[in-house]
Amino acid sequence: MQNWNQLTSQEQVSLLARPALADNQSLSQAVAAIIEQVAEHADDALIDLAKRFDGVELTELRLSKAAIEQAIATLSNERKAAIELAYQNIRTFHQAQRPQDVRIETSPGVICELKHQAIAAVGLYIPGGTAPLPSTVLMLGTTAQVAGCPRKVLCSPPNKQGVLAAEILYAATLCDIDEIYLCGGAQAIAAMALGTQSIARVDKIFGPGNSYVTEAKQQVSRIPGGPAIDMPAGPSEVLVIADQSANPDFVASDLLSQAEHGIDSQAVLVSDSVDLITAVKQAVEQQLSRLGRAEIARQSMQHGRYILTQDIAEAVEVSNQYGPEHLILQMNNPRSWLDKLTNAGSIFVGPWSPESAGDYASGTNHVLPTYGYARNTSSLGLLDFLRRYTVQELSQEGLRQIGPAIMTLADAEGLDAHKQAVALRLDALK
Ligand SMILES: NC(=O)c1ccc[n+]([C@@H]2O[C@H](COP(=O)([O-])OP(=O)(O)OC[C@H]3O[C@@H](n4cnc5c(N)ncnc54)[C@H](O)[C@@H]3O)[C@@H](O)[C@H]2O)c1
Ligand SMILES: N[C@H](CO)Cc1c[nH]c[nH+]1
Ligand SMILES: [Zn+2]
Repeated sequence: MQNWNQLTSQEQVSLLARPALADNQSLSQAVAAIIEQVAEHADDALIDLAKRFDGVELTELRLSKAAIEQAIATLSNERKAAIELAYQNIRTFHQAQRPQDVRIETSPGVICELKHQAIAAVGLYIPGGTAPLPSTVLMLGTTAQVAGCPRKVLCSPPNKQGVLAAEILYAATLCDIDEIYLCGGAQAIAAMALGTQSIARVDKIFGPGNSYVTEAKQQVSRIPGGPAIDMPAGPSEVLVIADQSANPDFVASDLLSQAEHGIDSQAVLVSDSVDLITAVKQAVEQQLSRLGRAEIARQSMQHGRYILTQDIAEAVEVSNQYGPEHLILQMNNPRSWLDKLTNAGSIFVGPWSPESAGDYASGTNHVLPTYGYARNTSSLGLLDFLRRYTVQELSQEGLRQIGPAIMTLADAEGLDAHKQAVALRLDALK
């Protein structure tokens, strides 16, 4: 346990540092080499890299309709019903986010419009290295479907049998996704960005992933004319603010539910109560032993943090400095603190709002900014799947109204052709 007030500001910064990722330079070189391999050898590279990283010999990259149907037939009704419930809630929340178009007359005869259109081709990356994530299919696929994106491409690494989990395929089917490729890691991002014989390129790439995936997204977004990306969504993280009134078992379960994602996940507890921190530490130990992924969670908890503050106001400052992907509030009157919390991807209010609710089924999106990017990056939503553009139409009266000002401004900038484009028209109106 670290007492926040006894640390220098430098020590406070170090305490809130994210776990070190693989050496940045070697990571970026490895990813650049994979992107180059895909650029040169296209499908052959994808098949080769699937063998190297996923341990499978693929003959086809695209899953056939028959293979998808065959896999879905093995799924229990209970799993299908759970996926459907989550799908409906995500749909409801994202449908409510549809933005308003704007049409306004800014000067007499000058009409300006703001319109929204679904992005034509979107690439959805579904992580699958350590655990297949059908919930991520729902988060990305439902949102793309609600936005009305005409082409939706799904890439995910094949399992050892050379297929994808039936749950992933069922979720994809609900979201009207039938272009599904057995392709993971940086090579999947490169394929969706550059195009190969099997996978036509897309306009924007979405989805979380490990450090290779995240680095690849950043690299392809810098290719001139390359795809846009959603955000750098890396290893999961959670910060819990809790006071003496919190249930230590609840708090421990929220910390562990992020820790079990991967050894580079981070779980942070900030509290003004020594007793609560002590009880949570004990609960973490007890619960760890019951987890299927105990070893991963244990390693991740090694860079977990237990931070003691003098009061909840100071805990809020710590959270704002850290900028967590998920922020859980388990203290008295949690709602009263909402306006003071400036930098969190998604906030879970009160004891009955576990992080798992947002991960799976409440309706909010679980693709969220990590590494502190919450301070300037939004959680994923419908707007990310839409492009915004403007339309304008000036009548003769409109051009007469604003033409002189345009000509004066063009003069000021020394751009004669701009001035002429107005002057010619105004002359024609005389
Ligand atoms: N922030 C979010 O919204 C969010 C949501 C869900 C999951 N996540 C995170 O996504 C991540 C998923 O990671 P994952 O590994 O399970 O799956 P993944 O699909 O992201 O990565 C697996 C792929 O990584 C590639 N790879 C593995 N080792 C490699 C190496 N040495 N060199 C080059 N490529 C290599 C392989 O191609 C493999 O198929 C986790 O960190 C999890 O916390 C984040
Ligand atoms: N917590 C993850 C986002 O950081 C999302 C997820 C998927 N499945 C379970 N959890
Ligand atoms: Zn999770």
